[in-house]
Amino acid sequence: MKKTMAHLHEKKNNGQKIVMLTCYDYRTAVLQEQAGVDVIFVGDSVGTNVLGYGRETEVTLDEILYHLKMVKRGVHDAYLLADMPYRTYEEPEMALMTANKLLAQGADGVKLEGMQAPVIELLHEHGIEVWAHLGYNPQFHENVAAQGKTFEDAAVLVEGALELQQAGACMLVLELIPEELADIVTKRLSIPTIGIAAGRHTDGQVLIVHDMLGMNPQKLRHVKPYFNFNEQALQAFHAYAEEVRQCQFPEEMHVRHMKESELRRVEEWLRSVP
Ligand SMILES: Nc1nc(=O)c2c([nH]1)NC[C@@H]1CN(c3ccc(C(=O)N[C@@H](CCC(=O)O)C(=O)O)cc3)CN21
Ligand SMILES: CC(C)C(=O)C(=O)O
Ligand SMILES: [Mg+2]
Repeated sequence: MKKTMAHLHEKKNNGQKIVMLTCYDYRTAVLQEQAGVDVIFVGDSVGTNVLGYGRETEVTLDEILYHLKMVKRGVHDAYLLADMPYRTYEEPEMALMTANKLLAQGADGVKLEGMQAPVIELLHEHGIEVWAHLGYNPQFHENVAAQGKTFEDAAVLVEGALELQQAGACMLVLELIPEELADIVTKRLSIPTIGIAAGRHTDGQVLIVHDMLGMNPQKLRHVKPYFNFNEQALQAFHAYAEEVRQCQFPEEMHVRHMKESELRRVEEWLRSVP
C-alpha cells in the first residue's frame, strides 16, 4: 500500500518511528522498497556522495531530476521525497516551478532548507507537500558546527519550527542538533520530525545510504555502519584483478562454445581468406 503523508502523520500519532534513507539510483531503490523503508529520499547529498563534488551547493536541479527518475523506477509503496537544490527556491514563484518539475518526475513531496515561510506557504496553497529542514543546513552553512547548543540558538530553532509548521510544512527534518532540543521540538510540533545527527527522540530517522553501508571512509559520530561495503568491494576488486592476471577467470562455467560442425566450417573457410 502506498505510504501517503496521512500515513506518516499517523505514525507520529501512534508513536511508531518513521524510517527514511537517502537513495540515488534504481537498484538501491528496489532494495530499500523491499526492506519496507517508509521514505526514500533523493537528497542533494548526491553531490558529495555520488557526483564527487565538494559541496551540496554545486548540485543542479537537472542532476536531482536525473537521479529522481532512476529512483522512481524502483519505488512503489514508499513515499518518494526530493530535495530542492541550492538557489532553486529563492523566490516563491521560482520555488513553485522547481517543485512542479520534481513532482512531474514522480516525487510525492519536496524538501527545502532554512526559514522559508513565504515559499512554504505558496507551495502549500498549491497542494504541494513541503518538508522543512532546520538545524545544520548544508546549502547555507559553510562549516559544520553543531546548531542549537545555546539557549538563544534553541529558542530561535523552536520558534522557527513552529513558524514553518504554521506556514504549511508537513514534515520537518532536524539536522545536527542536540538530542534534548530535537526532543523539545518533536513534542511541540504536530507534524512529524525526522532526525539526522539529532538524537533518539525525533519521530523518525534518516541516514545517508553511503554512510550506513560503509561506503564513506569519513567516520561520522551519528553514523552506524550496518555493512562494510568499502572493505568488501576492495577485496572483490583485488580478487578479480588477480584472477584475470593469473588466467583464473573466466573458467569453463562462464563461457559458451560453438557447435563442432560450425567451427569446422569456419576453419575450412579461413583457409580461403588471405
Ligand atoms: N555522507 C554524508 N553524511 C551525512 O550525514 C550528511 C552528508 N553526507 N551530507 C549532508 C549532510 C551534512 N551532514 C553532516 C556533516 C558533517 C557532520 C560532522 O562533521 N559531524 C561531526 C560532529 C560535529 C559536531 O557535533 O560539532 C562528527 O564528528 O561526526 C555531521 C553531519 C549530514 N549530512
Ligand atoms: C541530510 C539530509 C537530510 C539531506 O538533506 C540530504 O541528504 O541531502
Ligand atoms: Mg539535502
